[in-house]
Amino acid sequence: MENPILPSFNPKLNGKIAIITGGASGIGEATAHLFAQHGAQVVIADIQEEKGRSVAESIGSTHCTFIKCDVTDEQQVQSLVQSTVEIYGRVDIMFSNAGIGSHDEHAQDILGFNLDALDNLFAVNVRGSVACVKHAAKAMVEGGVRGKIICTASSTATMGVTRQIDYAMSKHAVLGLVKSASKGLGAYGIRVNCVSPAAVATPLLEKTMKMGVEELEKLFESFNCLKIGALRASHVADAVLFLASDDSQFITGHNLVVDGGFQPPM
Ligand SMILES: NC(=O)c1ccc[n+]([C@@H]2O[C@H](COP(=O)([O-])OP(=O)(O)OC[C@H]3O[C@@H](n4cnc5c(N)ncnc54)[C@H](O)[C@@H]3O)[C@@H](O)[C@H]2O)c1
Repeated sequence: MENPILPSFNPKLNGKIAIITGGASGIGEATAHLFAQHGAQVVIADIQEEKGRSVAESIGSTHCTFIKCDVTDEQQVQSLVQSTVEIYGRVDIMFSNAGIGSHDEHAQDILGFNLDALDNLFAVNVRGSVACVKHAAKAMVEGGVRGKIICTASSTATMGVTRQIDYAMSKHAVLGLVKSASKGLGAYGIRVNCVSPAAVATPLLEKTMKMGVEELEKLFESFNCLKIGALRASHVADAVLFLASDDSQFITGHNLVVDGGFQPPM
């Protein structure tokens, strides 16, 4: 018998088909687990094949599959979306999350700016995001699906920085993409939003900052106004779930900042 006081678990994505790029690690991996717990069929798309397959296996083959995809290659993104439609019938949710940090050998301040490194970074963070939004939106429009598209921007998407300028610039572009795509896709009932996390101790940050998880969490926790511990990938996944579900039915073109009041010394 149902307990009238304790609410029963309410799956928010029952039967939804979701693609998660960069789902083999970090924020994407946490979101893949959460989406599957909420009843979605998840397609993890990533360049890390072994890791991606192992995450999909840990979720279970009935709820999750892996498709190798490099988001810098538009053809691969198109074929990722096509395969998803062929296998599952449609795409309801695109979480365009794959991303990389600044090249670790270059601080990427304005005087030492390495433009080749900027091109590489933009190929993933900007070009990759555009390809994912474009092809998911096309499939949604063609299938008459009132889909949800969520991108991962960053707290640096709205601030100037002294180092890793290329990364901050790429996330400003993701925000511009989200705001613009939401205008064009609103007519089809498709919502486009982004999450903007502050620092989360994932492999991306470990590589860029050359620090371990504990050290990173201790450092970044000290910059948060909210003193409840470190920001984790699961906190970001909760925000993505909100934007992917009907809990956010009238929200589009929005930048959902997940940062605990993060204020880094610039
Ligand atoms: N970790 C942070 O502090 C932080 C903060 C704000 C925003 N973000 C953003 O969150 C997103 C996820 O990053 P994360 O922190 O979970 O890092 P992560 O390194 O754990 O995960 C990123 C994933 O993207 C994949 N990827 C990289 N290039 C790809 C490509 N060309 N095609 C397909 N997949 C590719 C990687 O293989 C990896 O699995 C990124 O867009 C990142 O910029 C991270």
